Amino acid sequence: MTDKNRLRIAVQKKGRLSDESIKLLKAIGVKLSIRDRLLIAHSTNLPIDLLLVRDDDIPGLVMDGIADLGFIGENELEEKMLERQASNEPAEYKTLKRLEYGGCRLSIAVPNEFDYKGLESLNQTKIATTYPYLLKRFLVANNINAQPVMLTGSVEVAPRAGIAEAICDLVSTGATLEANGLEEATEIFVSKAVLIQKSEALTAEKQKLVDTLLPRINGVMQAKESKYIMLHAPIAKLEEVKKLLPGAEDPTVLPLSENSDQAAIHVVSPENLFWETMEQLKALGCTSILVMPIEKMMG
Ligand SMILES: Nc1ncnc2c1ncn2[C@@H]1O[C@H](COP(=O)(O)OP(=O)(O)OP(=O)(O)O)[C@@H](O)[C@H]1O
Ligand SMILES: O=P(O)(O)OC[C@H]1O[C@H](OP(=O)(O)OP(=O)(O)O)[C@H](O)[C@@H]1O
Ligand SMILES: [Mg+2]
Repeated sequence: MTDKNRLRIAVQKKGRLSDESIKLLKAIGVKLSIRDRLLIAHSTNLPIDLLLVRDDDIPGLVMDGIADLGFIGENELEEKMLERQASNEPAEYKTLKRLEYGGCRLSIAVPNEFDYKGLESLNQTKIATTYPYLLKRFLVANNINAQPVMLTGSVEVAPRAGIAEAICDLVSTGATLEANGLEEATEIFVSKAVLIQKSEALTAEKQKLVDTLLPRINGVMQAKESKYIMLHAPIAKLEEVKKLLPGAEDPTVLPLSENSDQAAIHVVSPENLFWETMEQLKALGCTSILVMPIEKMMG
């Protein structure tokens, strides 16, 4: 049972977005008790319930106000929006945050032996896809007369099965295309995971909870990029050392009790320190160069 007063978050039950979405929820302090095969998971420390569903259902659940929030790929979200707009169904939602996982692109691909010479080559073809609305929008915008063929799975085998001449599917590394003897012809949509909220106002308590969670997501994302850097540097080279440290206009410089020629430098860097930079620091006489991950950040 779900309680209407608990914030309901829709998350993909199993697939490319599940692990990262749940990892993010845990990182922002949501303790979860997830049991296999159950559709609902309760948080044990916050008034939050997870709806564990197929990703295709998440945009609709949020647009219909059944879920308050949802973690979803922009590709699914945009496809559902176009589908609903076509049938005049409600398609409203708010994007709270674009996330750093689920990165992929929706591309049209053709068999290696297809004589692809540009978009015109797609005229009079059938294109198999799970994303007919995104594909149709692209074809219309580019004045291509091709016919989308809807398949919910195994899109990559459609050309070999004689179902279509080309496909339109998600690509990340390109390994799936390669394994199926296909080549990317053109990219039509670039996607990442996003956190969305229903458009209708939440109760004051739920909104307050969302307003607490969102800065925590920002904190986790910011921390992931950042590093805590510590090193010992020759005092005579301090200015040169500072120039090599990313974003370190004003690092903490501490004297060393045993060595008056050197100082300890501590700095939170907004980006990672490359091996090349560490080598340059070493060449300047720096020692004990440490680059450490940061778990959380605030302020
Ligand atoms: N190779 C990939 N790399 C990164 N992200 C991806 C990749 N493939 C898909 N995604 C993103 O993850 C989402 C879910 O992909 P997945 O393959 O798990 O979906 P699915 O098979 O439709 O799962 P479900 O059973 O929930 O319907 C996609 O809609 C897309 O946003
Ligand atoms: O370019 P690549 O890195 O090969 O990734 C692309 C593949 O990843 C996704 O499928 P997934 O592996 O999630 O399996 P599914 O199709 O069974 O959902 C997507 O549907 C592609 O088939
Ligand atoms: Mg799906």
